[in-house]
Amino acid sequence: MKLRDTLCIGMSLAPTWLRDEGWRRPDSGIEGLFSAEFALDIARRAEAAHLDFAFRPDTHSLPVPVMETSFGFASLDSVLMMAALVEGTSRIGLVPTISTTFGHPYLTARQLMSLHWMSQGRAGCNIVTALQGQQNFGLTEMPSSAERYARAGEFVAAMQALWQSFPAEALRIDRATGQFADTALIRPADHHGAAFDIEGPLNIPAFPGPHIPMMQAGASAGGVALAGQMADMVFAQTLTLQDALAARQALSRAAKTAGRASRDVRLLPGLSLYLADSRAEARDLFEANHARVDRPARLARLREATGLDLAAWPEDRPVRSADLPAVPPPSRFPSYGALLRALIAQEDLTVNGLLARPELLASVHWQIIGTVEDAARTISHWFEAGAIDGFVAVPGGAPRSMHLTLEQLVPRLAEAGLFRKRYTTSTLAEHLAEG
Ligand SMILES: Cc1cc2nc3c(=O)[nH]c(=O)nc-3n(C[C@H](O)[C@H](O)[C@H](O)COP(=O)(O)O)c2cc1C
Repeated sequence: MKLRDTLCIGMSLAPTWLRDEGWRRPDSGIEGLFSAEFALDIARRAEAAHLDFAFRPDTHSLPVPVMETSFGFASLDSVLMMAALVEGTSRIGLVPTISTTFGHPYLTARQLMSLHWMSQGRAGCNIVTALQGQQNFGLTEMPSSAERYARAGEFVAAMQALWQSFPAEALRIDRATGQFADTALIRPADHHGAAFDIEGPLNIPAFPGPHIPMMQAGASAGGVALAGQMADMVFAQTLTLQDALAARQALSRAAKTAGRASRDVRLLPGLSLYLADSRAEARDLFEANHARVDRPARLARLREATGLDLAAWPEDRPVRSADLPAVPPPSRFPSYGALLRALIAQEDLTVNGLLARPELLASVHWQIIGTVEDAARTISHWFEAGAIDGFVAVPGGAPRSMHLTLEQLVPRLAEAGLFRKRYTTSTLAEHLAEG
């Protein structure tokens, strides 16, 4: 059963619609990728659709080989990007990504509270523990998942303590008496933990309005437990409805364990949308965008995800469940393997048929390839089933797919009563509370 009446929708500012071959299109605007205007254009479009927030995933390393063919992890710093959107937007939430493994709570608490003041209550924060980048921060290897999540929990607690150390009420600004701040209310943060020793107080007062909503991205038990304690939103990877239902249930359990209500933590999977006027066009767009993923690369993907090596098989030989290894290979993303195994079990596919399936080229996210109507129907189905509380749009293929998402799909969801038709509030926490 769904936990809320309306969807919460965020827009990724990572230009996923320019990934793979998308940037090579004449209308891609790729030359502007590292400009503020590029992000502002998307954020304005997202605000015109009344979205809850604009969001930027972010990393602190550059895997170089992928740069040969696309922009990979090269991007503007996400906090600075959000600051650049403050002036050109007025309602939409602004959610940068912070690595708790590489960052420091004092600097982050200050940056986020600055963004919150500058945007008058629109800041949010996506917490990640990161998967790579240790070489840039004096570490020989990535800390274990348990270590990263212990530090993440402490990081968030330290930020909260810092935000409370200089409360909004301490600001007096009383011209008559000459009192600028009531210093009795400004206290040390006094955070002393395993990872951080921070005295405080923070050198910026808290914004006198709703809090800075937190998002979390990371799906292991440690990640889900942390989300249950502190997250207003979870950015998730759920490839199937079953994945999403399971993730939603795990999140509800984690929230309850932490003494919170299930609905306090919204599950927002990434949603990859290849949209066009017809299903055939959408499919063509998807295929064109993966034109350089050749047969050997497709075979390798299948092998890595399922353990099934079809390289020597005749093209028209049927592929059946019985051909799959009994034990799937170890994988960082097991649900992708499960998706492919289910596909093989459910459909009568030959080797060539399987290699041509979009699922084989799947993004790491829930994926819809079709018309605006198809997307609206599927989203509504997942929402009514209680599997999701909303989604983060990561459109694919071409700028038009992004435009259709914001200019047609979201209004259609609003028409169906599943999303707001206009903003009635102007801070991120209030937008979230509306649902
Ligand atoms: C949906 C999703 C989005 C993520 N986005 C980022 C990101 O923007 N930057 C980053 O450094 N790590 C990102 N991560 C990686 C997580 O921070 C985390 O390190 C990783 O998922 C391993 O933790 P886990 O085992 O709890 O999933 C993301 C993970 C997920 C599931």
